[in-house]
Amino acid sequence: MCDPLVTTTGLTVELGGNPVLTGLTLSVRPGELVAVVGENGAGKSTLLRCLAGLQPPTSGEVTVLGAAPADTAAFWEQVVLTAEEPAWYPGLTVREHLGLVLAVHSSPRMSTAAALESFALTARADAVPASLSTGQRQRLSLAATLLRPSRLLLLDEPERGLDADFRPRLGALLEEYTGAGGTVIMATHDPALAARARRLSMVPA
Ligand SMILES: Nc1ncnc2c1ncn2[C@@H]1O[C@H](COP(=O)(O)OP(=O)(O)OP(=O)(O)O)[C@@H](O)[C@H]1O
Repeated sequence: MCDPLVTTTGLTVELGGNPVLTGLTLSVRPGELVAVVGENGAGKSTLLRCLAGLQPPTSGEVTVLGAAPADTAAFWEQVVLTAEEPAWYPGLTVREHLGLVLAVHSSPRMSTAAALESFALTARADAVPASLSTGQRQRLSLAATLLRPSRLLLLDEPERGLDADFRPRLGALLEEYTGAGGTVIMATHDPALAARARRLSMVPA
């Protein structure tokens, strides 16, 4: 049995004096696809932020890749957090944005052409992000996330803006990622996406 990639022990977070997470204990193995589910305000995004080291626990412990999350190049080489929409370069096309990701990673997981195809962006490859629809921009964000090499994806509502046809494709792409040994922890409100994963149900504290 391999060591867990992510653990939380007694993870407690208070925000604005209110409890958000109370004593959460979690263990995620390499290659797992985990769906964090629960109503608005249950603390899903807060958990992801803790795992990314962006939200310090009030008490308890978090380990990612065997150590506390650290805001270091070595950590961010292995971990990707997608939450809010990234800032795009206004003058660069979809293809050029993906090319930029390729340029800074020595072992990309796929070619630009494959990423465009996988994320149904081939027809929009020469468009700038501002001219894309919300769902197309979300597909670009996910393409950039899955193009680069990583060991852990922390995805906050990756289904946001995606149409009903593309959502199962996203599920298949995430399963491909975990099948190759990557680990995904995603907050989601999509029951079909969650059904493909180990579910971690959260309730407001
Ligand atoms: N900066 C903050 N200050 C105070 N309270 C906050 C802050 N950020 C979040 N909260 C509160 O923490 C709780 C959990 O928020 P969080 O965003 O983690 O929930 P969520 O499960 O991701 O919700 P959603 O499904 O709406 O995205 C909510 O009650 C929210 O109001």
